[in-house]
Amino acid sequence: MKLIVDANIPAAERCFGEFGTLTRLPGREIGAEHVKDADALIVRSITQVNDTLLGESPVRFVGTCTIGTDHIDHAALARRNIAFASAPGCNAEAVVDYVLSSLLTLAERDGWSLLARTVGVVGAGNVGSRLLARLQALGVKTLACDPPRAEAQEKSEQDFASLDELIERCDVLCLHTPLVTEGPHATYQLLDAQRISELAPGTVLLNAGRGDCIDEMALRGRLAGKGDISAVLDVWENEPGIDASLRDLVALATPHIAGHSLDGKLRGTWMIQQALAKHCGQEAPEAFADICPSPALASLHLQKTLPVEDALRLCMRAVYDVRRDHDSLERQVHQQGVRKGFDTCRADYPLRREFATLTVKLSGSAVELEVPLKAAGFGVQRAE
Ligand SMILES: NC(=O)C1=CN([C@@H]2O[C@H](COP(=O)(O)OP(=O)(O)OC[C@H]3O[C@@H](n4cnc5c(N)ncnc54)[C@H](O)[C@@H]3O)[C@@H](O)[C@H]2O)C=CC1
Ligand SMILES: O=C(O)C(=O)[C@H](O)COP(=O)(O)O
Repeated sequence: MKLIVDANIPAAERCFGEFGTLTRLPGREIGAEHVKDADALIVRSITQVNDTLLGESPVRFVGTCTIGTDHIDHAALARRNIAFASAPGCNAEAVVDYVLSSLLTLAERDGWSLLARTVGVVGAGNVGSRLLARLQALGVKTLACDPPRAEAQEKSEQDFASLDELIERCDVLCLHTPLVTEGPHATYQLLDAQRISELAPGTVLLNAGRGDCIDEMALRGRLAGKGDISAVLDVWENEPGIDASLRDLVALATPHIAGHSLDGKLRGTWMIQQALAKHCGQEAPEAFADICPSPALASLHLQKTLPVEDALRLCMRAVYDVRRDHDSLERQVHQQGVRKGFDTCRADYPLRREFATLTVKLSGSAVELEVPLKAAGFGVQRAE
């Protein structure tokens, strides 16, 4: 079997080598000429998989090691009877780490408390529901908007509100919707000019879903004009050729890396390995724990208490600090220009682990931090 595999997929040789010969290529460069004699195509989110790419190729399996699938032309795959698999939820924990890191960083910078804010989550799927769970466990007031789930009247402990209600009542609005361009729940420019104008002064707007879910021109207008809201953007219209003037106005600007923990990427690779094995009628290969290495920093010890948000920031920054990604994008864009800078940050992304890989050992007065640290997603132990 000949497999074309995105060069940014970790552990690809280990996970897909047993199925045949791998050709590794940068995702944005995979073209019809590469796929024309391939049997399987394994991508991440930056390869548009459609009739133009597939041409006359004999490809029988397409896998994307990502949550989002808006780069896949599902109708084209169905017409060609090509099996397809994605990796739902693979990097959801990493995105939640990103959101907490961003909000706690802005809170410190601008002098407010996350625990005293009301956070609205738009899109309560794998990412949004995990974010809601962590925020609620921390005692943060939350509201959730997810019309497809609300309409399905799922048995859920979560009450849903309308987007307009979230805009009216929340201090922080986090977007975790897929890009959907058609239908009653389309998310294309879900935050349009009207809604952006309705955000109350002081609102923090964070987008880690897809760039096209926000009208960027309207957002840029609000940030450059009144300048009375803050934005955290991980996803952008026209990546990698993002709007440089918008980037300059955004409080935290990162190059679509919210989900880029090693754990999240490896989970994506592993899920597609499982799907390919099933497609080929083979036994499920190794367990995820076998391919995921132990972290360099496994534990730290707190022996005196701290204000809760300071303790969260201390532990969070031991594992992941969003300011590194913001600074790296700023530096690379200045050195190499927008397109190249954006993709260099992503290709050279440093090793990042998830909060759950760190166990915080507590003794003395620090034991009172057990609940919030667990709520934020860290492992917690009482130290002897
Ligand atoms: N920035 C990054 O690195 C990453 C971005 N993503 C993006 O985040 C999206 C969400 O991820 P998951 O939660 O795992 O997906 P999911 O499919 O589990 O959940 C998406 C949720 O959005 C809801 N939804 C759909 N239309 C909506 C609308 N109009 N208004 C409000 N809610 C709506 C759905 O009902 C669903 O519950 C992905 O589709 C992907 O585009 C995912 C992973 C990493
Ligand atoms: O899983 C998704 O959906 C994402 O957005 C990915 O985290 C994006 O990863 P890359 O495709 O940009 O490597």
